[in-house]
Amino acid sequence: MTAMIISGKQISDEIRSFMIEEVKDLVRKGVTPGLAVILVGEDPASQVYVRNKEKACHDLGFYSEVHRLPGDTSQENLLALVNKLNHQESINGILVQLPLPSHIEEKAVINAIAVEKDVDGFHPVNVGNLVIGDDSLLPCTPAGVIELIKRAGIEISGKHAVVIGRSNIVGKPVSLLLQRENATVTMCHSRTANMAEIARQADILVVAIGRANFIDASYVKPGAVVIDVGMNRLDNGKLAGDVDFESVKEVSGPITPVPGGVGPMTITMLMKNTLIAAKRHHRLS
Ligand SMILES: Nc1nc2c(c(=O)[nH]1)N[C@@H](CN(C=O)c1ccc(C(=O)N[C@@H](CCC(=O)O)C(=O)O)cc1)CN2
Repeated sequence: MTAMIISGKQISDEIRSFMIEEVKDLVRKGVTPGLAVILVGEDPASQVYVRNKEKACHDLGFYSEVHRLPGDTSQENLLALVNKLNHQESINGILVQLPLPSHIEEKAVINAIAVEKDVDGFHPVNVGNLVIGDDSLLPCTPAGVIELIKRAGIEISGKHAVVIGRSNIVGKPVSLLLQRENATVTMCHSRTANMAEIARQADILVVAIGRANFIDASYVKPGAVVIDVGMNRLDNGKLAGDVDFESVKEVSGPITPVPGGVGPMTITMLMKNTLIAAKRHHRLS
């Protein structure tokens, strides 16, 4: 039997329509959530993501600013802009689109964003709060993964989750969030021996390794939930996940597609973080 497909697009639309009402309510109270996005250079994929963030702000009734800077912008000028936005009252969230050109130190820029405006959840203070389980702005893609699983009606508590990939922006935070939801978590990475054997023990398998179609049916226990965070652009221009969707869906339980799975949740969670930041700033939550 073919698996149930978890539609990130549909779940994302549901969350956004709920958010629209919340924003209207906030605006009536004199608060308009504001997001500033900074794009350095002309990476084509980044340009698309930034446009989609701008559109999401417009659709949800947020105030937005997009700062498009030339690829040779100095780190000093970028930091000066971040600092200005840190002090700008109309801005509740600041996002610097990644990747940055190689002459700019990503860490220095992330560290310069005010913790309470770090809607990417990448600042070390927000990361630390995530580790110790305190309230923080959660990184968008990992938060989107948890939201997808829950909204698909899947129980996380007590399940064995296997996360493949240990990146700072997906693998590590997603494993912490799964633990917070009371899953037992195993992490696998490029040096893991017997990865397929471990993956086959998962009730929930989250894959974020950046290798197109790498995970085939031999990695999946029949009926397991499969969440594909991979986004790989193939030579033919098509987008592929890390999971070989066609073969895996024949054995798995609920599974996310690429595109249309985790991707759309990333921007929706960014909007949610901006809303949270605005409410906190105005002491409305
Ligand atoms: N500062 C950040 N930079 C980057 C992040 C991030 O979370 N913060 N994540 C990615 C890019 N990204 C958002 O910025 C992002 C990627 C993909 C999608 C998405 O909706 N994908 C669609 C397919 C879109 C396509 O055809 O290319 C899908 O999967 O259905 C949204 C946001 C790196 N940089």
